[in-house]
Formats: sequence, structure tokens, C-alpha cells
Amino acid sequence: MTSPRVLVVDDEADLRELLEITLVRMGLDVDSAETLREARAFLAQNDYGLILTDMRLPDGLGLELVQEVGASNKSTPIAVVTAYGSAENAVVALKAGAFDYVSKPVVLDDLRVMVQSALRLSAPSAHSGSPAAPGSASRLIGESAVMQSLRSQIERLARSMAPIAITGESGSGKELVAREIHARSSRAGKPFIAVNCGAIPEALMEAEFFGYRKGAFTGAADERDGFFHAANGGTLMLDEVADLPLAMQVKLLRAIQERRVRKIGATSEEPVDVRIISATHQNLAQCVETGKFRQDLFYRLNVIELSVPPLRERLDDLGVLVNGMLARLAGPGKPAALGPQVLETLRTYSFPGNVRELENVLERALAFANDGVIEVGDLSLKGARVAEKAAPAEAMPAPAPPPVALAAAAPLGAGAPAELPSSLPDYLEQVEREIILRALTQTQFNRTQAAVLLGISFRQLRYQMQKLDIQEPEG
Ligand SMILES: Nc1ncnc2c1ncn2[C@@H]1O[C@H](COP(=O)(O)OP(=O)(O)OP(=O)(O)O)[C@@H](O)[C@H]1O
Repeated sequence: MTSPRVLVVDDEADLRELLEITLVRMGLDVDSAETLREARAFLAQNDYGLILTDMRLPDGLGLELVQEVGASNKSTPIAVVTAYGSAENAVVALKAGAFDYVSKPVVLDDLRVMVQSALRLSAPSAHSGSPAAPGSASRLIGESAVMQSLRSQIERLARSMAPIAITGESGSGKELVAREIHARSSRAGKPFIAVNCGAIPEALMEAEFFGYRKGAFTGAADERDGFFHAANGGTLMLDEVADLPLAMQVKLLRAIQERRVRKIGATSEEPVDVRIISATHQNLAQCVETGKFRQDLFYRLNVIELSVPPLRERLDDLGVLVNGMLARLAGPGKPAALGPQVLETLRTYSFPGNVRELENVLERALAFANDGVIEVGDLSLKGARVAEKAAPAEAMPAPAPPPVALAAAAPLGAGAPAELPSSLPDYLEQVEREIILRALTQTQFNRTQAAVLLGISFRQLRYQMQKLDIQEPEG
């Protein structure tokens, strides 16, 4: 078997030699070019497993090579070497289609990790840990034009390290898309860790993300890894990223930029090799404008934006989604089907909770159905609005205005010169419980719809329900 071949493009003799020696020691064949012209000549003659190029070259920019390789039908990964502290160059290169970047001065361990990851992309996918083959089975159901375009974007993005920001309404499939990107990437054999940033108490955030050393604080009985370590070699998904407190945003930015983390109580930083995918159902650019989200972190996370359309904009997929979900929900060998008019009725609904809501509706309906055949009456879409036609996003119910809800739940006596609560946390907890229970009762304990009514994500609602020990009534 021949060794993979790497093309190094750099006019600085010292750095070029260092790269060559490192790559040859990794068992790779190396060609070196000093200019874009030489690089083009090599590329015309050979196929490479990886191209590693400096940004500034005597006859142009490494970026041109990134674009040319991207436009060719060869899918060779190309990585750029960027000047120290030049985060902007790295982002520009990633946006242009670079697989990854290494900063100067080049840390050889980082370089090796990056090279191995790139070479896994071109390796035959026979052994476990290799990416799923393009077009192979996926959990992401849908054949509509938007879903097909989403699939091809996933395929393309899986071949790079660029941070991706996934936007889309709650329940539209953002996490599933992130999992799909991971499964099709060279990181497939390593962990995928999804973190709901909105569900972690602020005081615990640093410990959860970065881990801690034994004795770092009272209660730190043992050393613990954080999410970054847990995802090492793989992908870390920052879900509901808009909910990160500002202080944590600074720390995350540093970790992402430096690719290093320091456990609480540790004196040194450790390298981590993690691809970051973020997701939110909020408008992050607007959060930047209102000062809720740091511009620099936004810029760093939003290198590539991927938008998952709401279900009501791809109702053509309803049939295949229902079939796929029913087969999974019913279990192997068990029949499950739709009675007359059921699909048509579902089509008239706007699905504010998107695919998750569809899943919940079907799960519930299947429980009521006779012999696995779901009838219109089993759908229990009563509590929800049945739309005449696809409803625009703004038509979704607005969250309940807090002052009214507070008054309804307040043990203080409406309008009375209010007595102060003896414990603010207990009081707020009581109000929160009351409001969540009202939303759940109104939606017949459909958590997806209740979350929409309250303007929070499904996961936030589930977290609050667990915290407040709110359970669905039996029977
Ligand atoms: N295209 C799809 N095909 C099959 N299942 C899907 C699809 N899209 C979403 N789902 C399913 O719908 C549910 C919700 O998806 P997911 O958790 O990915 O949504 P989300 O946008 O991340 O939600 P949230 O904003 O609440 O975090 C999951 O059970 C997922 O498997």
C-alpha cells in the first residue's frame, strides 16, 4: 500500500522543512512548493491526501489555492497555516472551504492531530471510526427540495473542521443535523457531545465545560473531565448557545480559539481537539445587537451558517416522516398505519413544535389507536390551532406575559399593598411551577406545545419540570 501524499506550500524555508520532517516522520510522502505556481503544477500531476498551505505566498494568497481546490472536482482537504493571533485569517479560510488551520508558531502535536484527521477523510471506510459513506442511510428523513439541499450541505460540511451555527425553530431537527454532520465526518469514531447551554446553572458552567482538579473547591472530591475533554477528537454541540451567560462566553471563546482548556484548579492548559457546532432557535445576530451575545464569539461560531427549515415549510415530507416515525414507534413486526383523512388533517396543522411535535402527536395517537391504525380522532390536535394553510412563524402564540401570570399565582393578594415573600427563591419557584402547570394543562400535557406557549425550548421545559418535580398525571 502506498503512503498518503501531502503537498506543502510555503516560501519560508525553515517552516517548510519543519513541516516536511514532521510529515515524513508520520510515514507520509511529501512534495513541497514555494509558490502558487509550483503548487498548481504539482496538483496537475498528482493526487494528494492533504494540502497544507501558508496564507502569504510570493505570487498570491493561499486562499486562492483553497478556492481552486474547492472548485475542482477533487475533494482534497486543504489546510492553511495562519499567522499567530490572526483569528480572522483562519475564519476567512474556513469560510472559503479550508478543511482546517494551524497557527504559527506551529505546535507539532496540533499539526499531527490535524493531519491524521484530514487523512481519515480520504481513507477507505472499512474500519469502524470512519465516516459514513456519502449517501448512506441516515436518520434524517425527508425528500423535499429543502431537505435534499440540507443533505448535500451536510455532506460537504462534514469534510471540514469549520465551526457551524445551526439555526431553526425548536424541534425542527437541529441536533439531528449536528449528529449527521458528525457521523459523516472523520470524527465519526469519536464522541458527539450535545450540551444544552440553557440548562446548566451558571455557577456550575465552568466546571461542566472545562472540568476540575481534585480539591479545586469544596466538594471536588475527585478530578473530573468537562465537556471539552469528553468530546476530545469528536464534536461538541453547544445547543441553545444564546443562553450562555456573558462571563462564560469569554471563557468559551478562549478555549475555542486556543484549542486548549484549563481545568478549575489546574496550573496548565491541556490541548483539546474538538469540532464545535452551535445551535439556537433565537436570532443570534440580534442578541449581538442587544448586547446579550459577544460579537467576537458570534463571529467565531458563525463561520458557516446552516438553517433547518420549519416543518410547515416542507409539508411534502409529512408522508415519509410519518411512515418512518410510525415504523420506529410501533417497533419491529408491529403494524402501524394511518386511517382515512389523517394525513390530510395533519397537513392543515402548522406544527409550531415542528418534527418533535409530530413525533409526540403520533406517539400519543398510536397509544389510542385500535390495531395500530390511527384515526383522525386519535390525533388529539384539539388544544392546538388547526391552520387553514401554513402559518407564518410570527403567528405562533406569544409567551404569557409575566405580570399577569405572577398575579394569578401570587399568594400575596392581587392589588393589595403586597407583603414581601419570606423567601424569594421559594416564591419564584412556586410561580414557575404554577405557570408551567397551567401551560401543561392547557395543552393536555403536550410538552412541545407547552414549551411553545411559554416561549422556551422543549429541553428547557423538560429541565424545569425535572427540577420542580412536575410529573404528568397517570391515566
Ligand atoms: N428530518 C427528520 N427526520 C427524522 N426525525 C427527525 C427529523 N427532524 C427531527 N427529527 C426528530 O425530531 C425530534 C427533535 O429533533 P431535534 O432534537 O434534533 O430538534 P432541535 O431543533 O435540536 O430541537 P431544540 O431546539 O428543542 O433543541 C428528535 O426526536 C429528532 O430525532
